[in-house]
Amino acid sequence: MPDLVCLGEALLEFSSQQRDGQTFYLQGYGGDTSNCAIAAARQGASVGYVTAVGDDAFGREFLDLWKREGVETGGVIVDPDAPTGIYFITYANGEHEFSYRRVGSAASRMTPQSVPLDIVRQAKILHVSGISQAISDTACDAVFAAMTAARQAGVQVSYDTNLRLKLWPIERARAVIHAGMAMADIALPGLEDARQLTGLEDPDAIVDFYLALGPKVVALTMGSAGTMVATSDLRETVPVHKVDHVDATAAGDMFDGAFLARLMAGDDVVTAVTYANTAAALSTLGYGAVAPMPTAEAVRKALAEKAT
Ligand SMILES: Nc1ncnc2c1ncn2[C@@H]1O[C@H](COP(=O)(O)OP(=O)(O)O)[C@@H](O)[C@H]1O
Ligand SMILES: O=C(O)C(=O)C[C@H](O)[C@H](O)COP(=O)(O)O
Repeated sequence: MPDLVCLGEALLEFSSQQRDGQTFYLQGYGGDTSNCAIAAARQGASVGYVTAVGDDAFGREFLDLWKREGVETGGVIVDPDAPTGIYFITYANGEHEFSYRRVGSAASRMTPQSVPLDIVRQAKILHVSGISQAISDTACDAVFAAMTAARQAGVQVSYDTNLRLKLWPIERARAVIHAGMAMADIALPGLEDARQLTGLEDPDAIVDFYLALGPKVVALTMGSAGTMVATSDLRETVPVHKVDHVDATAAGDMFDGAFLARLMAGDDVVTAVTYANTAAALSTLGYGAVAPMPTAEAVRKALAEKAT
């Protein structure tokens, strides 16, 4: 049984590329919790994914991908009556934008009854996100059921805000994400998400807010400003690993996967954040979510180069 279980939706990815005055779409793989699972597996962690995919070519591609990446798929349902979701990435002024085709997808049809709670109960960490809860009411309930089962079994819960206002209104997002965060041991908010969710501007105030909800560790990712990590008796801002980034899609998911992998391997939180910042920076050097994610070897090499 895997140590890290991620729960959510995988999306086939089409990333817009301009060449010779024409637009092409580079096919890749996305979906925040699938990204996190692959990111952690590339760091050597024992990982499984819980989701549903369609009985279609894209669902089969994901099953092949997870197999290649060493992500266990015992918790993946193949739904004959619904498709695998897809999304497009377009770029403007150095920013990326996501456009989804996922309403009615197989993953959005997950329910509390369909989630394999036995896999969750035997993990060390369950990782979920705001997106896992935004895709449908039944998926939202499925995530709450998985978090409840994890807590009852002594499994740590990790929660990334990943606020996507194309999927739900801010009022509902705030209520659900903060209910989820209150069930989490490890809180992984992004700064812009947290500003919208809490109404607070200052990173220290945001970290205080999330610690007060209950998590024992808060890692607030702040893009190029690095990561503020805090527990009840420590607070530190770890700077980014400087790179000439190309596309920051899934930098947050890479951070999550690497951070959780290193915590499970026994690192202290600051060492784990230093590693995860480097892994996340390296993942911005190519287009799309999964393809540019570094292996543990590449992260170690970059950390060693910085140290000399
Ligand atoms: N331009 C960048 N250069 C180097 N590292 C980056 C850059 N953007 C993001 N990162 C790394 O990725 C992590 C997550 O990025 P962030 O943008 O905060 O997450 P999210 O994608 O969830 O919004 C950051 O904490 C940082 O370590
Ligand atoms: O938006 C969604 O629903 C997706 O899952 C598509 C993307 O793969 C992730 O959103 C990337 O997540 P970040 O690490 O925050 O950049």
